[in-house]
Amino acid sequence: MVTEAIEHRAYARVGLLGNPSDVYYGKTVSFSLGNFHASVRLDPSEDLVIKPHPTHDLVVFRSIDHLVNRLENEGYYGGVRLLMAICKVFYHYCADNKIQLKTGNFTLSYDTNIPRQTGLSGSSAIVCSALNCLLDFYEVRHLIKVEIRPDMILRAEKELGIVAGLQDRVAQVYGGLVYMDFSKKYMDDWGHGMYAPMDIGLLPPLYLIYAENPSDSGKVHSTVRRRWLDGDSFIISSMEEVADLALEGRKALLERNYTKLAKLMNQNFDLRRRMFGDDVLGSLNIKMVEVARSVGAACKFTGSGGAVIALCLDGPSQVKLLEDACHKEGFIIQQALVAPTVLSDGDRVTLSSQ
Ligand SMILES: Nc1ncnc2c1ncn2[C@@H]1O[C@H](COP(=O)(O)OP(=O)(O)O)[C@@H](O)[C@H]1O
Ligand SMILES: O=C(O)[C@H]1O[C@H](OP(=O)(O)O)[C@H](O)[C@@H](O)[C@@H]1O
Ligand SMILES: [Mg+2]
Repeated sequence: MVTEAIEHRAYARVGLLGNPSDVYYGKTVSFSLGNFHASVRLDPSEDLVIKPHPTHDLVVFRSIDHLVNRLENEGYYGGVRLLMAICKVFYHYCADNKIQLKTGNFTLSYDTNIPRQTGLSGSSAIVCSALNCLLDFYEVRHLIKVEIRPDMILRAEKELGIVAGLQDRVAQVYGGLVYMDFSKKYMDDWGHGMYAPMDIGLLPPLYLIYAENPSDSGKVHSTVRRRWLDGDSFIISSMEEVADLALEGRKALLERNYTKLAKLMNQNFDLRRRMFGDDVLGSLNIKMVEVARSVGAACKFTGSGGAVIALCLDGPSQVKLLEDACHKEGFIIQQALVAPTVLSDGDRVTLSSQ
């Protein structure tokens, strides 16, 4: 019986190559970004309580101006609905798989410093941390395979109507750098993709650039998804091209061929731009890529928009130019820190030997 508080953390993530093809049976290379994280705390308690965050779930305002401003900049939702949704998905998963849950209640609370809705996967970091708390509270970690967990996290968000893919959740469940293949065959046969952790030492120095520009990734994805579902051949073939970039990128990383990596990153953004169009991507997001490219850096979105990742092949002098260019435009820039794998021995025993 767990009587002590449990706390788990999940990091932001960077889609380095291949995103958003993960939403379309594609492939990606993604890594866990140590610069930012969300954390969830579970305290055993009399009642089951989901605690609103004092700032992210604000319901008390100074004035109507404050309320409207807040909604316009940050939207209607905070993390409470995410915590509720993962509890529901977890409960159903356990019931469907005959995993007995002991009785006892808990209070869930969360915190996050992941810039909100910037394509850094702030939403799934909260859900992933909560899932880890539930696994430990109910002592079922050994019964729920690591490979299945990203799908549980995704299902919690789908429950809320958030259009998203698996790459964020895989990077957050595994930590470190992961090559992912979501081919239909794997998804149909196993119910999950093929996830291959890679050595984080293969990554060159990378730079994260972002703006205070919240955008709802669900909105960004909806039109392209509709066209893909309708069999639009341009979207289907472009998405395949995007997926292939991850396959080539994995090879480039293994060979430490960063010139090739830079080329692939640029192609990734160019393909996204062709498919989604400038209106959907947003002028500020495009500007971030253009600013990085103006100093010769390779650049692409980390997720659906709000943040970009850049590679400076020419070294420190180019990084300096990049920093200056970003500061001039009011963009925030920092070196990307890679958070290593978070899998414990208890997690590893559940991994299938594929
Ligand atoms: N920093 C945050 N704090 C609280 N809730 C958040 C935060 N970021 C995202 N969310 C929740 O996740 C939902 C979807 O966010 P999304 O557009 O996917 O952003 P992200 O790219 O950060 O994952 C939001 O509507 C909100 O409910
Ligand atoms: O468009 C993308 O690259 C990603 O968008 C979503 O991530 P987000 O951090 O919310 O922008 C989505 O969940 C991912 O699967 C996509 O690859
Ligand atoms: Mg998200």
